[in-house]
Amino acid sequence: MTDHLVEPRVPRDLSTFIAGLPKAELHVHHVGSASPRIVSELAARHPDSKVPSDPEALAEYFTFTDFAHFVDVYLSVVDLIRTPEDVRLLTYEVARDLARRQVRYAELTVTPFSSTRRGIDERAFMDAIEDARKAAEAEFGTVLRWCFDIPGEAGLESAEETVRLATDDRLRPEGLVSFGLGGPEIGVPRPQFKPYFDRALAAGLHSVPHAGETTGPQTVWDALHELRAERIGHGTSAAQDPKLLAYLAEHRIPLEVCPTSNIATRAVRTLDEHPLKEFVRAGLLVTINSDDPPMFGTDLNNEYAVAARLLGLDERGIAELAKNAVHASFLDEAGKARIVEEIDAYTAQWLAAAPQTP
Ligand SMILES: Nc1ncnc2c1ncn2[C@@H]1O[C@H](CCC(=O)c2cccc(C(=O)O)c2)[C@@H](O)[C@H]1O
Ligand SMILES: [Zn+2]
Repeated sequence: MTDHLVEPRVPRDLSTFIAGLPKAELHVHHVGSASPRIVSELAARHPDSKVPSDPEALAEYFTFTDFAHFVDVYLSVVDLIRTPEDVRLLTYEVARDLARRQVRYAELTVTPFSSTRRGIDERAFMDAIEDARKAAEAEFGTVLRWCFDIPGEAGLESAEETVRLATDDRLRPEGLVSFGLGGPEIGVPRPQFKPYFDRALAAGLHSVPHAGETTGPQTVWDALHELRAERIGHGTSAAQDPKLLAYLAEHRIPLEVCPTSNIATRAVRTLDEHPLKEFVRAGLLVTINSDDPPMFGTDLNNEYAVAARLLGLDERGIAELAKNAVHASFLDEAGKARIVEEIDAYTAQWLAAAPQTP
């Protein structure tokens, strides 16, 4: 187990409450969610890979010295996904893991460029993710939607390829709802991607770039003004700029906060220093997410437990966080109402059954 994971000091019964709470997840990566079982299975198929197939060694392998090291490890896992069958298996198993954590709806960030440039046929890639999405909804009841993101460090060639795949009616998958920008932020200024986001938004997609994860507030400003971000991935450094906090609060721009991710990639030193409290105090709409859960030795339930500890939340406060994610999602209104209703019913039932605290 990676050493950054501080077991949250949340009373067991809150963890039990969280485990059963219906949830929505908005910031979670497709390949980054590959479970150790899936990764070790794929690594065993490809002995040429530097990814260990032994689960113990894999946990060690998923320990990062900095963000660049994280990207390096991430890409070595991307290299394991070599056939449409690998894509389908990965996607279906990720959906199964989400369902196990009572995730009713998830917007999964997929980086098609990283797979098509490694030789997976683009049509077959789209068919694989869509087949898995429909199977998961039918078998687990988990609704998946896609965010296609540009791996920023791969430059404008990857931006062009990603927006083509996202807007070509012959290719774009039915489940695609949003368009993002991932990878390192250092040396990858956001404004250069404006033309590609303009094309994605013109095609009806929502803008959800990563920003302020490993660089300062300017990256978040650029994501808002140049890329017309409707939500911000991480936005961690917004806490350094009171004007930006006020802007995000006033315009109800949700932050996709991923606490353990920020520790694992060394974007934030310790959980107690995480700006989540500042965000809530400034009136921001925060959502809780796991980013790349197996890589960071966490899952969405643990992220809610971390948030509950940092914010001093009870069941009602945790349920409000879960509803924030539903409201900030791009699910249709009827779907949102259904999950909100489930959250309220579950919470009411839990509180009615809970021993009354003196
Ligand atoms: N917390 C995160 N913060 C940011 N990104 C995150 C996070 N978690 C996961 N990602 C993903 O990491 C990838 C990075 C891929 C990348 O940088 C790259 C660079 C050069 C070439 C290529 C290639 O494919 O040829 C890829 C992105 O796809 C992104 O979706
Ligand atoms: Zn991310």
